[in-house]
Amino acid sequence: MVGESSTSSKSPRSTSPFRSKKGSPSPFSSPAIKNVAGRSASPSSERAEFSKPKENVTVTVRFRPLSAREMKQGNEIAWYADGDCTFRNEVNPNIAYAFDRVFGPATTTRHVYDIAAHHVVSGAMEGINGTIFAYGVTSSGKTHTMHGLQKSPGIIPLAVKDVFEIIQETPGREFLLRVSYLEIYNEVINDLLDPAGQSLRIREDTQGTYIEGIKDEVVLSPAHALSLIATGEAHRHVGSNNFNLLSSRSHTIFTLHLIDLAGSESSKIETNGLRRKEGSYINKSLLTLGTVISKLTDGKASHIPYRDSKLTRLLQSSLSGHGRISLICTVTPASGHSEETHNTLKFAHRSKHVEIKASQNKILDEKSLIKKYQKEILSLKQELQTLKHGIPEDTCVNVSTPEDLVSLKLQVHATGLMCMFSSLTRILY
Ligand SMILES: Nc1ncnc2c1ncn2[C@@H]1O[C@H](COP(=O)(O)OP(=O)(O)OP(=O)(O)O)[C@@H](O)[C@H]1O
Repeated sequence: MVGESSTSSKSPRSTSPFRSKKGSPSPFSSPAIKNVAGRSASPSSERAEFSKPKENVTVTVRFRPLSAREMKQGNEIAWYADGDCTFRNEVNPNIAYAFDRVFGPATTTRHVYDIAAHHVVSGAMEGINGTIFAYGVTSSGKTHTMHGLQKSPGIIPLAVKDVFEIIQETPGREFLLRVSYLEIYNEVINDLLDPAGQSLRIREDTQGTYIEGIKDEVVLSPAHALSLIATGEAHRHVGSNNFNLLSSRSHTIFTLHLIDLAGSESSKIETNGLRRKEGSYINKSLLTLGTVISKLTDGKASHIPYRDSKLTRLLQSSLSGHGRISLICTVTPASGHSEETHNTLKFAHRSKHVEIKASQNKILDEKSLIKKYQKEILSLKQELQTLKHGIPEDTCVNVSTPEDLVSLKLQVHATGLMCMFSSLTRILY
């Protein structure tokens, strides 16, 4: 979804690659949605908050529950969330990765949206380019996360709802929302809103890249936007593989940009020649996406290989600059797919290197705790002895000279040490 707004101040420049060149509708001559009430936000303060490249990129991991099929096959839990930000291997606990957030099987998509998507959507409404990706192997939960179900809507419907709510709450502004929906299948761009729009070409102009001839419809309500997506879904390339009966074989892009990436499965589960060809295209563009995002977060890289895949070329203007990117990686904790899950985690980690917090790993057992306290008691005893030597017999100190002050300080310190000493001794004995 492309949101453009007119305000009394300068309107944000649309750098969406989905600008249709045929006629390039002016945001202000087409039907616009009027805002009726609410607060106005400050884009400049938001930009300041997200000024560093690393902060602009959020990488989260969502792992789903074991499926009935995985349980039937005797799979066990091979990966688990260790705290809010670490994902750890059950068999080898030394294998762990840290992310901005890890979502467990009980987490609702609403919560995932609040943490990993809302800031991108609200930023987009203020002119900050935003892209939300779901990445993971087939059947790991990308479609569940991005599209969801009626009873638990995904990121796309939640974003659409949010966008219209923001419009309602932002007075003094007019917005124009245009929706385009496309897939990249085997490095070919197809328009999902217009079946005649096949093999579309990427063009470039002074504002960045765009797709020549893509249909983008002005939308006036959430229901209208969602019905366009439903229409587009019917035109998508889906296939059946060993994991998932309805498996997405193409990257679909609903511009805001909300992206359900094709499954990043390894070639070992590819069943025939066509699937192998799809798999190699999928993996190539995902590899490029990972490289691009990691170079962006690195901040030092001089060359960023946007041109190496259609996906990254198309998103170039959104990924570069000060746009916000949210990468939601979906995984299964099943032992039978541990290797694929590990590969997704490595991809996510490469995209943004988040340090594992040392404090999270510092779990002391009882024995080492006793040893630690015994050591502390010993050093407190020694310190106390030294201090006692420096305190005069007459404990009623008259603070009139600098020496008196030093003496008083020593006394206070010694009393503090005595307290610590006795409480530690109480814990231990
Ligand atoms: N967080 C979750 N909680 C409960 N069920 C989930 C969750 N994530 C996924 N599932 C279920 O797992 C199955 C596979 O999920 P989904 O179709 O979203 O995978 P996918 O990654 O989009 O696969 P593909 O790449 O093949 O399209 C679905 O039945 C879905 O309902």
